[in-house]
Amino acid sequence: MTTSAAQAHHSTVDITLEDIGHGGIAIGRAEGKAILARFGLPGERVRVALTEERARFARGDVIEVLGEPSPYRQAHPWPEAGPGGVGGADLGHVVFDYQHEWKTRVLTSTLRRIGGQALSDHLETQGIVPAVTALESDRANGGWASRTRIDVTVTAGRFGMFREGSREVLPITSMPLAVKEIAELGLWDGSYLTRLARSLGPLRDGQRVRVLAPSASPAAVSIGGRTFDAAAAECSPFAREEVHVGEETYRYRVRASGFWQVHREAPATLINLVTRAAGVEPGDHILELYAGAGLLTVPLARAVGATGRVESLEGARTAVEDARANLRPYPWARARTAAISARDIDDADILLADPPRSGLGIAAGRGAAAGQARRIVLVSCDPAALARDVAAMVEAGRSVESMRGADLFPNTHHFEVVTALR
Ligand SMILES: C[S@@+](CC[C@H](N)C(=O)[O-])C[C@H]1O[C@@H](n2cnc3c(N)ncnc32)[C@H](O)[C@@H]1O
Repeated sequence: MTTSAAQAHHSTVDITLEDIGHGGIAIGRAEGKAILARFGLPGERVRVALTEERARFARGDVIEVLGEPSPYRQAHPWPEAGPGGVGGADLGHVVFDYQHEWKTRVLTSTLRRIGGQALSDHLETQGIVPAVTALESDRANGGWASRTRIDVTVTAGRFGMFREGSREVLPITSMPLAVKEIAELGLWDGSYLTRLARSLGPLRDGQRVRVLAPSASPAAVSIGGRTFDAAAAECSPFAREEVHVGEETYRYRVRASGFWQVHREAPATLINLVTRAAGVEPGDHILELYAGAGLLTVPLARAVGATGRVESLEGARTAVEDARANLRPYPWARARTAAISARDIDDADILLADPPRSGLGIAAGRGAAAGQARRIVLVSCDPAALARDVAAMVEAGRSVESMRGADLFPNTHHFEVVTALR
């Protein structure tokens, strides 16, 4: 690895990396300061180009391995996302089989650091060993070509992504995390933009573009509220998704610009983890917070049956419209638009929440714990928020029954954890 032109002006520091932290960083020390370095691995002696210096810590990118590289290092398969490049694959330099160990270490240490000793002791008493597991389907190609949604930005007649930690858009020539249906659109050689410009006229710099490859409808591009097919002809704004779980098939319509889990196998994996954790019985009343277009609401509605009841709350009005369409076969399930707060925690047999990165929050966590729910299921995409939310519920008298992490974001530092409390 060598210094890129973009980093040549940064000062550098030589350190030995000793630990791993949340956010895709390996940690070392220099002159009493913690150095939080991307693209490093514990045990390596490295040169770090500093990108941010604070009183007690500094951040930077590893630009050279000075000694023996870690046995877990690989050449980054997507150099444009390497040091000084676009974000989006900050664990691309880590061999696939070590990425879930990395994430398990982050999960365990974050639970201890943010959740406190009381939470760690509680998990131990409950016999819970938190872990993040890789998806079987990712083993064959190391988790690349797995994303069905990517967001790009127009810059000077090309598609680009933001330089990590900056608002500068760098044009890109590939995006190997995307599934092959996206790769086949011709986004990077300019051919798709040429077709699109015939329908839409020239695109302005800074225009945000969503590219998607749904499971049950053709790949599409969503831009400025309009949706285009592979030939760049305007098409339906709705993507069709089909999720197969065991014998069941769940069908959804999802607005092309709306939220849907990005990994090809994420919808089925989450349905599996959540339904197992929730232990739904026919006739149950379920309250679901942050429901999106109803990915989890549909299987839960099927599981409670006509004698049960599901209420789902979601902030995005268009997602609620999709959820209502997806729930039409289950009139006992109702989707409502709400800016969710602790006030929305109501009594139910099962409370399910899949909040954004900020998590449930302490007030909502305490409210959930104090309610009558037989079981609370929390889906967390940020380990710090997870630790804070679960600690609040345990402190309020709940017990953790299960905690399972899944690597739904290979080659990045992100992962998802499903926790059940009773
Ligand atoms: C992680 S997604 C989960 C969606 C769904 N469970 C799924 O897997 O497709 C979180 C959802 O929370 C919604 N959301 C974020 N902040 C919100 C808020 N303050 N109030 C209500 N909904 C919110 C987003 O629109 C998004 O649909």
